[in-house]
Amino acid sequence: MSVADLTTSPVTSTYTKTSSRLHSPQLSLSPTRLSVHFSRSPRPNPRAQNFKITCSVNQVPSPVAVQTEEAKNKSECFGVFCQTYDLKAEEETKTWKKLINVAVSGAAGMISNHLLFKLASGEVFGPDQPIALKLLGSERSFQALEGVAMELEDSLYPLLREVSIGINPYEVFEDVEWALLIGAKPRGPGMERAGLLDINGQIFAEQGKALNAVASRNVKVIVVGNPCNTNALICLKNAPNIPAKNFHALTRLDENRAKCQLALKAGVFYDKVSNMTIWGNHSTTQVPDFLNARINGLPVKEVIKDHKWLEEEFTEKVQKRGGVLIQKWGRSSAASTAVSIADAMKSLVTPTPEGDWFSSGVYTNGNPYGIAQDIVFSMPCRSKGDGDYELVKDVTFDEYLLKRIAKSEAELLAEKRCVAHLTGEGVAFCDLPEDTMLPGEM
Ligand SMILES: NC(=O)C1=CN([C@@H]2O[C@H](COP(=O)(O)OP(=O)(O)OC[C@H]3O[C@@H](n4cnc5c(N)ncnc54)[C@H](OP(=O)(O)O)[C@@H]3O)[C@@H](O)[C@H]2O)C=CC1
Ligand SMILES: O=C([O-])CC(=O)C(=O)O
Repeated sequence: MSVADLTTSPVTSTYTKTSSRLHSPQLSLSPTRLSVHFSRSPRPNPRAQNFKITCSVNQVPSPVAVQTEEAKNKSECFGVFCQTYDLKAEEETKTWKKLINVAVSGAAGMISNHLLFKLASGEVFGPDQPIALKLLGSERSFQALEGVAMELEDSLYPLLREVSIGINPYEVFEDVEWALLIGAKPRGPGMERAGLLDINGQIFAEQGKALNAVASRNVKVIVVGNPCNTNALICLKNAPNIPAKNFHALTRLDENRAKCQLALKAGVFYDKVSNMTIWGNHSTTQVPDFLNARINGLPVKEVIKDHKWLEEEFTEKVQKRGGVLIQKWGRSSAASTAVSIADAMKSLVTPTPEGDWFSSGVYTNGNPYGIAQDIVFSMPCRSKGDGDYELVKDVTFDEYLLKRIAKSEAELLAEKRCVAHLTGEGVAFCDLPEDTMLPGEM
């Protein structure tokens, strides 16, 4: 059956994809108006392959996403995103790149509410990169997830070609090239950190297994949900078929916060601050490195002479920025976290400017700094823009820096012992340092 045949049975007909282009010289309405486009997705879209068009020729067909229990478990295309399309058929889209699949967990949460719209706008991947957003929620959040998808529909982003929602990571993560793992249980009053590690660790163990089973073999994973370093470790340990190097714990927000504080103190705008490393855990033991950072190309210590401020106030300000913000705002950083996730992604898909670097929590095996193997630790990275990165070698250390790094390292090693049952390394033993805290917990 061809599109032209639709004109002969305009009221109800079953349409099956037979061609990769629309040809409709006899058609009384334009293909755009008809809104039937062909998907170039490598996987068939079940709705696009064989759905019922129950409209007259003057109406836009709408295969409405009616969510049944079965659908919820399946990761279904949502609303207008169930329409098929053919990028090659349109003049302005035919030079676009191949669609990429981006999964986001905790997609109905506060951070995602900012991030999804940044991704859909093209800010991260560029103006010729169409994307599919695959939103992972839960029974608890499913309605909210539909609300998020509705807002994405209403935003009419040209680059956003597909949106699907689901609660099963094995469905949602299928073929994804990026997985942004944001969803995690917040630490409630009176909850032990060991309890938080266990509850969230289970989420990340399951998601690691799902990525291992169904994601692209070169998927890039950014873990945001806290405690993000150890969650990232759990995730990568449960995904042995994906390179450990592909897993990141988000410390870019800390880097951005540190740049801002240095700029403020030096009386310059923050674009003058470069080479900012955050070492260690995304916690209050993190180490914002003012020894190697630069302001206007000069070592920070040459520009900011108040070294006591650097060692005490600056360091603590960055470590506890999240908590101060919660006190003011009443909720944890969401917009700036979303910005920092976009920054972290951009840093992997665009070449790092000459001489500069960025921070990310990455797997320590083979690191040149003598940091313990087999943990996820924030370190300085450079990228050629191909999604991969290398650790920066030309950094210097002094006694202060090494001592602080060792403290964060000890904390992460303790967290690792505490989740041994989730990384396949035996029986867990929790001896977490007393002062182990998330940035938002102070
Ligand atoms: N690394 C970093 O720099 C930062 C990390 N964070 C962390 O990011 C995470 C998300 O933050 P944010 O978006 O503000 O949080 P929200 O509370 O708005 O959303 C979190 C999502 O987590 C999911 N979730 C998973 N398990 C549970 C559970 N047991 N109880 C409740 N919700 C659960 C929920 O989605 P669903 O029901 O769909 O699973 C929820 O929508 C948090 O862990 C936070 O600490 C925050 C700021 C900075
Ligand atoms: O502690 C939290 O949940 C929030 C957080 O990570 C931050 O603000 O850096």
